[in-house]
Order: sequence, then structure tokens, then C-alpha cells
Amino acid sequence: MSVPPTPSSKIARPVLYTPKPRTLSAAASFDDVIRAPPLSRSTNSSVPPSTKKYKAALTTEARPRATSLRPGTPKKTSSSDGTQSRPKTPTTPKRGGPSPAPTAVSEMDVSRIDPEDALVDFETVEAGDISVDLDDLSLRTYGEEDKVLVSIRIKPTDAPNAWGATSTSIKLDPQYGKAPQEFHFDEILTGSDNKPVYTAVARSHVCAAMDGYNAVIFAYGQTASGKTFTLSGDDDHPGIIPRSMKDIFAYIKRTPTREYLLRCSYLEIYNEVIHDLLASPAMSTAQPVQIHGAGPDIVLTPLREEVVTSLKGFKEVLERGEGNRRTASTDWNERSSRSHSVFRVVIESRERGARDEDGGSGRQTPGYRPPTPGGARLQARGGRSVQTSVLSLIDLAGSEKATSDKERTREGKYINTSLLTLGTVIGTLAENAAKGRSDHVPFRNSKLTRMLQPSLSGDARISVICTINPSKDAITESVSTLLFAQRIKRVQLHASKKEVVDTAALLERYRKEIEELKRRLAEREADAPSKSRRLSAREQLEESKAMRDMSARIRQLTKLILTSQTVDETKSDQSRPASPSKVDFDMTPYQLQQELLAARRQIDSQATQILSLEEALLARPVLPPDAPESEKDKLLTEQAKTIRELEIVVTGYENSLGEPLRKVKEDVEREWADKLALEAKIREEKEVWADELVRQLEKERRTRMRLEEERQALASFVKKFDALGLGGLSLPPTKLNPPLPTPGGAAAVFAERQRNRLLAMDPGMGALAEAESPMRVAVSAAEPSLLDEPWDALEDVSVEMERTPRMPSPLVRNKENLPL
Ligand SMILES: Nc1ncnc2c1ncn2[C@@H]1O[C@H](COP(=O)(O)OP(=O)(O)OP(=O)(O)O)[C@@H](O)[C@H]1O
Repeated sequence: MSVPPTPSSKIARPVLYTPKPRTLSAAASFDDVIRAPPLSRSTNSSVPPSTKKYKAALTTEARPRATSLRPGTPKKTSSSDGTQSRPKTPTTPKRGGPSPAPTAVSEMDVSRIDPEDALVDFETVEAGDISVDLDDLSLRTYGEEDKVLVSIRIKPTDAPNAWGATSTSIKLDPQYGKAPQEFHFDEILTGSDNKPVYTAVARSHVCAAMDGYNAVIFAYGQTASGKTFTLSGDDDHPGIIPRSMKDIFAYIKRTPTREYLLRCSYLEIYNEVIHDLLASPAMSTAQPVQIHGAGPDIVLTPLREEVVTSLKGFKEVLERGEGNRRTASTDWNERSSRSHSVFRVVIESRERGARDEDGGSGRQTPGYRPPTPGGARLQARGGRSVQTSVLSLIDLAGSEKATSDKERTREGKYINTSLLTLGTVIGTLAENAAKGRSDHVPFRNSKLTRMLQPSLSGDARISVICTINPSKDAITESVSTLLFAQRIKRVQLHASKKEVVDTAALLERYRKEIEELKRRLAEREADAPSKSRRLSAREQLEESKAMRDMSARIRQLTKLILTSQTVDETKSDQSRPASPSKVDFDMTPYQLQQELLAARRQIDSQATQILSLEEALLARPVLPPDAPESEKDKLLTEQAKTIRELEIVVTGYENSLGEPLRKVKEDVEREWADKLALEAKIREEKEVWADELVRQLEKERRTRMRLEEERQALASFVKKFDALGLGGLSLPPTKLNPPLPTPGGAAAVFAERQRNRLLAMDPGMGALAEAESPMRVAVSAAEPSLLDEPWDALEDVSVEMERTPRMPSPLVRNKENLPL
């Protein structure tokens, strides 16, 4: 099985790995493993250590090192009334500080071994490593759904249960308030048994991962609701992770046609920094894991990967990682996960058979091979492709309320923020899926979502288990969890298998097949004349059909070879035209004729194809809504570049034109500001004056109306008075008894009185008034009295009168020159 190392491999491989033959006796039975101490995490010193140890013998993965005692799962302290007492909050175990976890470097680090030596197949899987109940149903059902599998797990509680549930629905008991609605999910699970939980929510996804699909299983929920219990479990109830490992080996055992390379990594996201839980704490702190790449091609480096070949190997890796995890006692959970943890298994597989062809290990390039980050370690060979998939098992940190502890508060802030981002990302994905939109999804807002981007974008089969605490004190948190679960259910998936093909080997295989077919065809053609005499008409038809099929297959293979050559040549030299078709002159005329016909048909169909492609190209949107993330990222990068260029242009414009123009504008504005103010002031004054004018006119109109009424009353009175001939009476005037009109009428009396007043002021004025007054009064029949004239015919002098009250009124005099 082992191949002598070449000189180059000696240089490249610092630590030579020599696989040890494994015997059944050395294997750990599943019970041994399951009964082993829990996948314990760093805990506070108050937790009593477990005395249990693994009974399993060391496998190749188990390094010779001192096995430290692992603490067991602490039990909650309960008070006499059954309520959980809140233990004092200890500090988070510091990385690099004393840790019970072993930190020795594993020899199974994938960068140190030759993957060809660590292949697992149905022959090498040990009986104790497999689950017995992996059935055909689990193997078949995983591929049928393009939706996220969403399940709810209700933690058992002694307190009154606020929720009523069936196997697929859950509803808040009306006596505890009004929940938004009844929620429906794929599975609602209760109780403490982890086996049915695994079967319902995880098994099909583990099988999908083994068959080449990326698969993600994650637990989401409020703190202390049972996420870690569901994923890791405890001594008596092994969780999804240990059970998955058993199914992986069971799957391999059931698949004799393939061989597998299994490698795991384990990381945590703590306060938005990614730590490699398999590296030494010092190394992990000094060199946090970085996320590289975009869209579906995300690579995490530096991230240690360990190759495993047995269940014991998995357990060892898990144990080491768990030992480095950050947990702490909080107000709600004695051993709360303070980080999101991701356990990843990369599964590479290819068809078996390489050993036979290569006469041994199947190794093409023995020894160490520099790995492509994130790429396959196995080599495709002999035309067989390598399938690579990743199974990610994620234990999210629990969302939580504020706590009194400062350190916990800081952690809680990061935890809640990243969970919020996860919720937003899932909400947007669900909206996009529901409404056929392609809105921007903020994957980059947290490490967790960035890392999950390829999976959440639909690249993986996803199963989410949301854990809730059914107590009435946690209704708000439970509703929030259920709403999250409901959103993620709407996310659309379109996972597909990914394969790496060894093109050269494939072409070689095609060539061999063509040779073989040609040989058989030639034999049949040579026999044809003699055969046709012996065979019945029907047999002749069948014979001819078989020969046609052979020719068709030869054509198909030739086309495949030509296509791949064309692709290769195009790749190596973009400007070179495609290689012309090669004609094999060893062919019989019949075959050549067939080839010619096929070639014509191909040319016709290609012409049609070119036309339709050209049309599609013209009609194509800039970026289709279902474009892969890589395309979107590419477009974003291009647009960012364009924006940068535009910014440069804008800056140049700003410097050379924008600034001077702005200065001119400011000067002009300043100059015109005073003028504008003055104009505005004048306009304002005019408006005030106009208002005043309107007011005065109105006043004058009212005065004139009153005067007109008085005038008319006076005129009728005077007429009546004159008609009575009472003007001659001379009674002493009083207010009640006004002076009677003198001979000549009241007008004469009035003129007399006016004259007397002027004379009293200035003796000369009486004559002047009589001589120069412009007043004209008409009292004769031909010249009607002013009192008889219609008011409208008079000139409007009211404003003038108002403004210059001291000016003499424009009175009109009669013939006697008496003012009225
Ligand atoms: N279904 C269950 N049956 C029995 N015990 C359970 C169940 N779910 C949880 N528990 C117990 O409840 C406690 C808290 O569970 P766990 O640590 O799994 O919560 P968590 O959601 O992971 O919390 P955190 O987010 O704080 O890490 C543990 O002691 C666990 O054993």
C-alpha cells in the first residue's frame, strides 16, 4: 500500500506518515465512544471533573499524549422549590491560559500527510464505527427538497408550558397571551431523546453531504434553550455531531464503489474574531482565521484540518476543539456557549479502482502535494472525478438579554449583533425568493453570515433546528425564535454536486473506447457479407442497428474529445481559432459517409445555436437575478472601479472648474444680495401703502354713503321748508329749534353765516371768499341744485380731503354765490 517516497517527496514532507494496520480489536465500539465523557468545553473550576475515559484503543489518529481528565456535563443546581439557582458568573476562560484541553500537534494534520494514504473505504471501516440503522429511505430523501428543513425542539420543563404543539405545528396557549399566529414547521420535537431528533433533522443532510452536496445543520435559539444539547448532547444522549460521524462511516460501508478522504476543522467566532479550535491557543490567538474570496468561493485560512479515518479520530478532534471553546456561566446557563462554533467535515470521494490501475496505492504523484486552499486534496485519476462536499455543524451562541456582568455584556453585544445580521440576511433571502427579486443581501455585515454565504445563497442543503424554552417567562424569546424559523423556511435552495474531473485521463479513456469500438465495428463489417446470407431479415436489421449504434458512440466520443481539445486550446491561447476537425482515413467509406452526414447536421444545428445565442446575448440583462454570487461580486467590483474612475474625474472637475465657478457665483450672489434686500424693502413698503390705501378707500366709501344719506335727508327737508315759505320767520335758534330760513332760502342763510365766520377770522377774507371762490352753485331750473345731482357724477375727492384736511373743500356755489 505504501509507496517509497521520491526524493522530492522527502523534501516536501517533513513528517512522513506511515499508516498503521488497523485491526478490529483496536477499534472503538460506538458504545465506548458514546459512553465516553461528553464533548466537554472549557469550564470553570467549580465544575467537578468526570472520571470517565475513552475505553477505545488508540487508532492512528490518537496521538501519544497525556490524556487530561475531562470535566463532565455539570448538572444545574436546583433549589428546593425546583427553580434553578443562578450561580456566580465566572470569567471566560482566556485562550492561552491554563486549559484542560490537550494542545499537542496531531500527526493527522492534512498538510503533513499524503491524502492517498488516509483513504477510507468499505473495507477499512470498522464495524464499531458505524450506525446500524442507516436505511435506504435516508439515502434517498435528501435530494428532493429545495427548501430549508426547519424543525423546532421544545426543551422539557417542569414549569407550566405556555405552548401547545402537534407534530408539525405550535401555538401559544391563549391563557398566556396572543401570539402572532399558529406556526407550522417540518418537525416539532419534544423530550430529551436525541436519536429521533437526529433522524428527523440531520440524517438526510449527512447523507446528502456524503453524496457530494454541501450540507449545513445549525441550531438557533435563546440561551439555555438546548442548542448545545441538541448538537453535542451528553453521555446518555449523544447529539447530532457524534451521530453524524457514525452515519458517515455507515455510508462509506454501504458504498463499496467509492473511496473517501475525510478531513475536519473546528472553529469558533468569538467577538467577531475567528479562532481555529484545533490550533494551539497561542497560535490561534496570534493568527486568527481570515475569510478570503467572495461569493461561493470562500476560503478560510489559516485553518488547521485533520484527516480522520475512524470514529475515534473524529472524537479526538472534537474533544480537542471543545476544550478550546469559550463557555462561561451566565445568569441563564451554567455553561453557556459564548461563541458560534462550526465543526466542518470535508468529504472527498472518487470511484474506487485506482489501486488496481496504478498497481498499488493508486498514488499518481506520491508524497506531499502543495494543497490549493479550500481545494480538493485527492487527485482525480483514470477519468474518475473527485467529488468534494462540506458538512457544517453549527452551534450558534444563544441570543440573550442584558446581564449584570461586564464581560458577558460585551460578548452578548457581539452575539446579538451577529444573530441580528443572520436574521436580516435570511429575511432578505426569503424576500428575494418570494418576490423573485435580487436585493442586496448584507452577508458582509458579520463574520458568521460571510462564512455562511455560500450555503445560505443556496449552495447547500440546510437544516435548521430552532430550540425554545416553553416556559411562560420566555414567551417573547420563543416568539422571536419562531419568527426566525418561519423566515428561513422561505429561503430557496439550489444545491448541486461539485466534481473535479481529470480531463487528460478522461480523454485517454475515450480514446481507448473509440479504438475498441472501431476494432469491433471493423470485425462486423468484415463478417457482414457472409453473415447476411445466414441471418434472417430481422437479425440483419438488428445487426445493422448495432453497427449504427457503435458508429454513433464513436462519433459521440470523437466529438467529446474534439470539444475538450478545443476548450484546452482556447484556454491556453485565447486568440487561436478552434482546432479543425480531424479526419481518420482508416475509416471505411460507410463510416466516412456517416461522419460526413453527422458533421453536416452538426454544422446546421451549430448555426442555429449561434443565431439563438446571439439573440440571447442581445436580449440578456446586465445581471440575471439568479446570477451566482461570484458574478454579482465581479459586477460589484467592476462598478466600484467605474465609481472610483468617476470620482477621479469628478475630483479633477472640481479642482479645475468647480471651485473657480463656485467663487464667481458667490461674488455675484453677494453683490446682488444688497440690491435684492433693498428691492424687497421697497416692495414691502409699497405693499403697506397699498394696504393703507385700500383701507382709506373703504373708509371713504362708507363716509360718502353716510353723507349721501344725510344730504338726501337734508335736501328733502330744505325743499319742504322752502315750500312752506318759512324762511322769513326769525326765532332765536336753538338746537331743537334751528334758525328758520331767511328770505332767499336756507341757502342764503348758510352763505351769510359763512361770510360772517370768515370776516370774524379776517375782515378781508369775506370779500375774497366772495370774489375768488371757485364754487359754483346752481339753483335755477336750468342749472339744478347740487343737492339734486346724482352722487356718482361728482368727482371722488375723498382721499385728497383725508390727506389734506385743511385744504378748502371743493364746494359748489349757487347763483347767489352761496356755498351749499
Ligand atoms: N431537550 C433537553 N432535554 C434535557 N435537557 C436539556 C434539553 N435541552 C437542554 N437541556 C439542558 O439545559 C441546559 C442548557 O442547555 P444548552 O447548554 O444546550 O443550551 P444552549 O442553548 O446551548 O445555551 P447557550 O446558548 O447559552 O450555549 C443544559 O444543562 C442541558 O443539558
